[in-house]
Amino acid sequence: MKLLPRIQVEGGAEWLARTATQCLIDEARLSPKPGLVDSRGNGAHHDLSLALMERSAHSLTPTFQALALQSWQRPADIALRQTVGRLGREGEQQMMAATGGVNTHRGAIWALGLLVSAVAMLGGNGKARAVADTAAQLAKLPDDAAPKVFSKGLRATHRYRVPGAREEAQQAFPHIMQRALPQLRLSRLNGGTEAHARLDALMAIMTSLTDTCVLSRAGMAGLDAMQSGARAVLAAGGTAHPEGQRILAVLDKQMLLLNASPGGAADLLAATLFLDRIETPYLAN
Ligand SMILES: CC(C)(COP(=O)(O)OP(=O)(O)OC[C@H]1O[C@@H](n2cnc3c(N)ncnc32)[C@H](O)[C@@H]1O)[C@@H](O)C(=O)NCCC(=O)NCCS
Ligand SMILES: Nc1ncnc2c1ncn2[C@@H]1O[C@H](COP(=O)(O)OP(=O)(O)OP(=O)(O)O)[C@@H](O)[C@H]1O
Repeated sequence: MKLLPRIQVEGGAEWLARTATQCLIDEARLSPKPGLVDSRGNGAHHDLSLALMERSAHSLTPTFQALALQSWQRPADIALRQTVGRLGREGEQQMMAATGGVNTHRGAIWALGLLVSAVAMLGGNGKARAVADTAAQLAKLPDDAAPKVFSKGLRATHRYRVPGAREEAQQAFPHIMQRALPQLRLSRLNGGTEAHARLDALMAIMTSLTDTCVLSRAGMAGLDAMQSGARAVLAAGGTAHPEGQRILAVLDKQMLLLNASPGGAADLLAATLFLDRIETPYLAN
């Protein structure tokens, strides 16, 4: 790989960071999303709002930029894994400082942070597949400096014996590569609006993700409701179709009744938008 001059590296890192932040904002604003914060309101969340999500997204730009700069044209090794882990945890602190201690984007920092690093490792360009594979190499490496916390996500993955955020990354983001990105592009080709295509991509993730946010709040019944509702929306022709919209509205009510919110699916939608822009930067930005 040809080494780039410093000024190009800095420009590339800045673009990646701005793009990642914009994808978080696009995800947050997209409406109507079942159970999630969107431009209509707070969904199933009492401590979140759109303004808070946007403030949090902006607070993360320096983290994404540092991740890109530190990862530029470096191989996936333990030293880089430790740097990325440290920057990710510092990013979580930035987020907490910006939101007064509310978790707005922990899962998103993880997924987007790894993907930003992966694009930088590949020298600022690369197809979505290569980027996801590179991010997985990093996610599979041990990070000995990580504090041993028994998080809600870990508890849910143990209790229900399902994969969570770590495994999704270690498996090279199957819900993005095999479901969301193909659905996003198919729905665009079918002539729906960009918002419909993004909502369809979210549905595609929700059809099979074992979202630990949903499991923690609403158990297996909540996860089943999320997956079967999303399947029904897509089977009805997606969110551009009136019947798909009707089923989505029913799913939204159901998620609110169950106090369930697919935060992990939302993170992966933001990450999908990011990989989409990596492949078509001039069209989408
Ligand atoms: C791996 C992370 C997300 C912790 O995950 P964990 O499963 O332990 O639980 P936690 O409840 O804290 O957060 C999980 C979050 O992931 C998202 N999520 C939930 N389910 C899924 C899923 N199946 N797939 C993807 N994301 C999911 C949700 O937003 C959820 O809130 C992360 O916080 C972490 O370990 N960071 C360490 C810093 C680091 O190494 N960063 C490197 C990249 S910046
Ligand atoms: N639009 C969105 N609305 C809500 N959550 C989102 C949205 N986008 C992403 N998320 C993700 O959802 C997670 C927040 O979910 P949740 O509030 O269930 O987690 P928690 O703070 O661990 O749990 P709880 O609020 O039940 O204490 C964040 O990590 C964030 O990455």
